[in-house]
Amino acid sequence: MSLVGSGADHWDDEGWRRTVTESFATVGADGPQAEQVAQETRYLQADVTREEDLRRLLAACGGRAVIYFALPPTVTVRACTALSRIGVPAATRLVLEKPFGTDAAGARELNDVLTGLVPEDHIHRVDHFLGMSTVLNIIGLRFANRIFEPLLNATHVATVDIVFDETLALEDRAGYYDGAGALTDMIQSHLLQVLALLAMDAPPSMDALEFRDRKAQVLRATRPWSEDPAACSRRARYTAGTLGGRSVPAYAEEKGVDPARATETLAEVVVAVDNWRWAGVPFRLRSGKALGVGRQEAVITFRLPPRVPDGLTGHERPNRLRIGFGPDRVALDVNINGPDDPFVLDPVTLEANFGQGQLPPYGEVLRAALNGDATLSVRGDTAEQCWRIVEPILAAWRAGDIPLEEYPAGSDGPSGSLLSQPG
Ligand SMILES: O=P(O)(O)OC[C@H]1O[C@@H](O)[C@H](O)[C@@H](O)[C@@H]1O
Repeated sequence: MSLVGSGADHWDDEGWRRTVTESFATVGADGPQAEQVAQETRYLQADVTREEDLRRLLAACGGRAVIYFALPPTVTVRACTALSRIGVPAATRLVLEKPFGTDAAGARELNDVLTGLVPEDHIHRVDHFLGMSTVLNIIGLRFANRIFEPLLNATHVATVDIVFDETLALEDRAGYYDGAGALTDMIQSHLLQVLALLAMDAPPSMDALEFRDRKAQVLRATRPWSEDPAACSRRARYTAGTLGGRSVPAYAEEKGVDPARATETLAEVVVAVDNWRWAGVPFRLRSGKALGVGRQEAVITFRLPPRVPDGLTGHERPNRLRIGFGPDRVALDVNINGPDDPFVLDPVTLEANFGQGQLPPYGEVLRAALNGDATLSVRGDTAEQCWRIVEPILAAWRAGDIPLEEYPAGSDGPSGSLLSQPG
């Protein structure tokens, strides 16, 4: 395997090799193969939107290139359009990062360009959440156990919450984030992928076609909870505050932010999965930045038992299955009789904690791309569906129909919530 770097900037080979070696070291890749790749890597300065530059690059890569577009989406589209004019060898694989387009129509256009170049299963739309061991645990937990899957439907489940609250603030990412916001950055992409894993039907195998078909099916059934976006979405942005002992400026004051854009740093959206299994169960998705507490988990809250025998008293909370995305954890809240009065109930949590996966999430999805396995990549139709789901909400937000609330950095977010309480 060889690595060819390319970009508009100038790098001499020595500086480039040093950077690659250092990057490998940060992820602990120091075996002989990594060493060889770092020693032999080359860098070609190129404008990847120009055909002659692309020809040079393709020649340097040989016939089985895996091209990773670490570029802003608009530049990726121009590079792919230029590539489609000159064609690529049949074995080429394309790897792209989100956002895939900026709406359903844009995603469709991008998909048309990409599938004009290579077949769909040679396109790897990277969503690193699909490489998180904890997110992938959902599949084993659901489909390799007798006890959960029969209960995962509207008869037994009251609500599903998918939450990714971060303590990180903007962290100098205005160039990308200010044009995206929490809804596009997290919900349209990562959290809808998690929803698909939680709500999809069991695939007969983990084959890319079967697995991605089941995800696509459930996303096609997903829509905003209400036709009125105000009834099923909230947006907010952080103001100045203190986080982990350091002062955080208001989002609007961060370097590179255009305050007139009204970009949200926290988004909450309720969606319905409109099929027999999930009809009537709200799926509540939330993600926010600069919050006081990082809470990153999916919580399935079950309905209460139909009847608890008279004489059993005390704390009675719904059963909850929690799948933590960091720290990695699966927990089940149950009520038992407890150690004291045998007829007074006690809440207990059955819990399993895991170590990290063998590779970091990006490593997992990249390994799949290099091995030519599309299972963990977002299929083109799915990317379009994810835009279709959030579009009415995005439109209402852009039109200013829903107020942009505020919360101080370091707080729990704006008061009240569309989500159930953590419990
Ligand atoms: O916790 P992780 O793996 O970095 O994932 C969260 C990040 O995911 C990225 O895709 C988002 O752009 C970031 O805004 C977010 O912070």
